[in-house]
This record gives sequence, C-alpha cells and structure tokens, in this order.
Amino acid sequence: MADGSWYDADIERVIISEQQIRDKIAELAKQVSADHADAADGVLLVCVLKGAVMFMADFARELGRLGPASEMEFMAVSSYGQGTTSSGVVRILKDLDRDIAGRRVIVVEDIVDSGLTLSWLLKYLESRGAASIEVVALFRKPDAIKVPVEVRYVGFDIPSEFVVGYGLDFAERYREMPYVGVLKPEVYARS
Ligand SMILES: O=P(O)(O)OC[C@H]1O[C@H](OP(=O)(O)OP(=O)(O)O)[C@H](O)[C@@H]1O
Ligand code: HPA
Ligand SMILES: [Mg+2]
Repeated sequence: MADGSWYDADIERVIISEQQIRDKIAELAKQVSADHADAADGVLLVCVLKGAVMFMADFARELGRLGPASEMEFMAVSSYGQGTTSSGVVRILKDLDRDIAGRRVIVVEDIVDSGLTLSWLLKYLESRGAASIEVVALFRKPDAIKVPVEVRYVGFDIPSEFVVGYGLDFAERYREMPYVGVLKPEVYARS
C-alpha cells in the first residue's frame, strides 16, 4: 500500500499492493518450478526490459529457491515511448546476447496490455529455434487486448487503466515504486 514515500502524492489509487505482488510472485514461481522440474539443462529466463526489471529480479530469486536452475537473458523493446498508448511499432533496443536454440525459454514480462509487444516478441523468438517458449506476465489487461497471445502464467488481471510502479513507467518515471497504482490526472496535465 501507499507507504509515505514521495511518489504517494502523485498516486490516485493503489491497484496492487507490495504484499500482493510478493505473494503472487511466490505462487508463480511455484507453478513454473513444478512444470519445469524435469528440465535437465534448466530454463532460460528472457526479461523484457525495461518494465520487467523488478519482476525478473524477484521472480528469478523465488524460482532459484525451488529450481530448476535458470539462466538470464535481457532484451529491451519499446513501443510506448513517452505516452500512455502503444505506438504499435515495437523497436528492439537490445537484442539477445546468445543462441536460444533448443532451450526452454520463459519470457518474463511485466504487463500484457494490447498484446502487441508480446505477439511481436513471440514471433521473433520462435524464429530462433527454442525448444519451447512460454510467458509469465505479472499483469494483464483482459479488456485491452488487441492481438491474442498465449500467456501460460498470469499474476493479476487488472482494469484497462494506465498504471505505474513496480517497473511500469509513465515517461520513464515511477518504475521504482514498490506497488502498482493509477496516477492523478494532474500528473498528466503537468507533463
Ligand atoms: O501489450 P502492449 O500494449 O504491447 O504493452 C506491454 C508492453 O509495454 C510496456 O513496454 P514499453 O514499450 O513501455 O517499454 P518499457 O518497458 O521500456 O517501459 C510494457 O513494459 C510491456 O513490455
Ligand atoms: O498501463 C501501463 N503502464 C505503463 N506501461 C504500460 N505499457 C503497457 N501498458 C502500460
Ligand atoms: Mg514503458
């Protein structure tokens, strides 16, 4: 919940609290661990920067306690830029550093909103010969989806409002908040 930090003043409403996020990540890690207990060479976690940075760090640590072993890769893609709606054009800002052929890939994504980023990314990864590709997404907006995408593990379904916190930004700000909330309208008016 709001915790007395500077950013609370800009938040109209908390959508998901820090504790809810923590509990959900433990649950997601348990499911992924159980489903991949037989992965002899572990799983390859592909974090979609920048938004998924917090989720990746917390999820990977939880999964690490349970196994199987994981390795981490980072891609940076962007379609929102400074705005609150997808531009529809996904740009790769940082590509994978290595070959993913034959690996069990788990894409770690913060939010599925229109689905454009993920649907583009899945096609891109599929072309690289992974043994399997699954997605774990902490947040999803079911009413905002424009392109159907299969997300095996979902943390929270949330309303179709623009949210910030826990990695999610508005014009690069608010990523460091430990909870997820909706900004006050005056914050948009200021920018
Ligand atoms: O389902 P979609 O409508 O495509 O939206 C989801 C994507 O949008 C955001 O990324 P953004 O483009 O803002 O880049 P960022 O992670 O660097 O903030 C978010 O982190 C997801 O990756
Ligand atoms: O609601 C959102 N907030 C921040 N970034 C996003 N990218 C897609 N949806 C969102
Ligand atoms: Mg963003």
